[in-house]
Amino acid sequence: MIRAGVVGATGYAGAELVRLLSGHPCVRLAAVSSVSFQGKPLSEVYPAYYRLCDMVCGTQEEVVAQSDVVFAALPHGLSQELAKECFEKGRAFIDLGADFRLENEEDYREWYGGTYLYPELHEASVYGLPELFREAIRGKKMIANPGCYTTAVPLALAPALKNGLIQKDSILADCKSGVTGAGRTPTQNTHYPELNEGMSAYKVASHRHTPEIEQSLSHVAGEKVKVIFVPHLLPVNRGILATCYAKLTDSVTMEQIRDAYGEAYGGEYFIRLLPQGRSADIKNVRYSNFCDISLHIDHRTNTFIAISAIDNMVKGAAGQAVQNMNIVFGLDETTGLRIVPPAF
Ligand SMILES: NC(=O)C1=CN([C@@H]2O[C@H](COP(=O)(O)OP(=O)(O)OC[C@H]3O[C@@H](n4cnc5c(N)ncnc54)[C@H](OP(=O)(O)O)[C@@H]3O)[C@@H](O)[C@H]2O)C=CC1
Ligand SMILES: CC(=O)N[C@@H](CCC(=O)OP(=O)(O)O)C(=O)O
Repeated sequence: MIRAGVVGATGYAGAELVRLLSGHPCVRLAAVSSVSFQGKPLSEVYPAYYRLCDMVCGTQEEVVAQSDVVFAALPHGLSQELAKECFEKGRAFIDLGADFRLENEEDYREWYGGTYLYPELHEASVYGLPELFREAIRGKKMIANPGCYTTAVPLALAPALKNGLIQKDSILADCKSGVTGAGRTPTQNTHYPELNEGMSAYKVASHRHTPEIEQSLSHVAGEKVKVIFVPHLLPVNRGILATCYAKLTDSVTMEQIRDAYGEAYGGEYFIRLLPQGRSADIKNVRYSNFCDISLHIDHRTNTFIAISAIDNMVKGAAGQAVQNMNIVFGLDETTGLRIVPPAF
């Protein structure tokens, strides 16, 4: 059994990791940590885990000492020291935050205000979006796990971009996120009366996921790609809906598009290409690691529209992290993740 530990287990991403790891057939949840709830059982923080995970929250050091793989579910900026400790002790390390996601330190400085404390760790780490970069992940032990928008948008657009079916300078990603994406600490925007029955954009064309989305799409395209990215907060608990637009290159047909997506994703268990005429819906992927994608053309304006739906807590965080762990440990990628989403 793989001994897995979660640092930051009391946050939403950490708690979701605990849920998935507890049901994983090859994993024993070895230790969980928290600062605010140290000494308390996790089931006291999240009563849903009563009698299922009554493990007491310990320290970060205890997690590292007792685990073969350490998952970090900490706010941005707190993972680098922990990564170093894991690296030195030979632990696999999977970071759900952004500290290792950007390849260019200048981008990290600009968008997160931080620096790379240990450049050799950044060299050793790899961006963990398996459906696009699987071969690079194999054999690595330090994984930068992408977040929600940065999973949903590249998956929606990659095959069209790779096959030259869309104009690279015309990409627009209009995204909606469930409120768990903002984490457990309440803010005025996420306060029920202010959120409920409303919907608004935030960080319009200035969100720090922009360089990360561009990094993935540029790798796929083989040249620098820019996107206009506008996120919105949706008054639901879970889900990312990414509606992505781009101008088609000359005389591209839906058949060509479906061929390209079929070829790229036909063998991908977690990507469900929807039949023509259907539209991706966050309701149908809840609690699962699926990414549903629907494909559309607006013939009047020669525009391609790809819509992807994921559960931000699963394919956008904890599920993808477990998928990466499966790759690192040579397991079938779907182990512990063959979850059937509820029908309603
Ligand atoms: N929510 C989501 O949909 C997604 C989140 N992520 C990423 O996952 C990470 C965690 O996010 P999320 O779970 O939403 O955030 P939460 O705010 O819900 O949880 C944060 C966690 O970090 C711990 N923590 C906070 N400050 C410190 C500190 N100074 N030292 C040690 N531990 C600390 C908290 O523990 P305690 O207070 O108990 O000590 C808590 O367990 C972030 O990097 C986020 O960007 C990635 C993809 C999606
Ligand atoms: C609704 C909401 O606030 N969402 C978060 C993104 C959550 C996420 O995916 O976190 P990463 O930054 O780790 O990728 C945001 O917009 O910053």
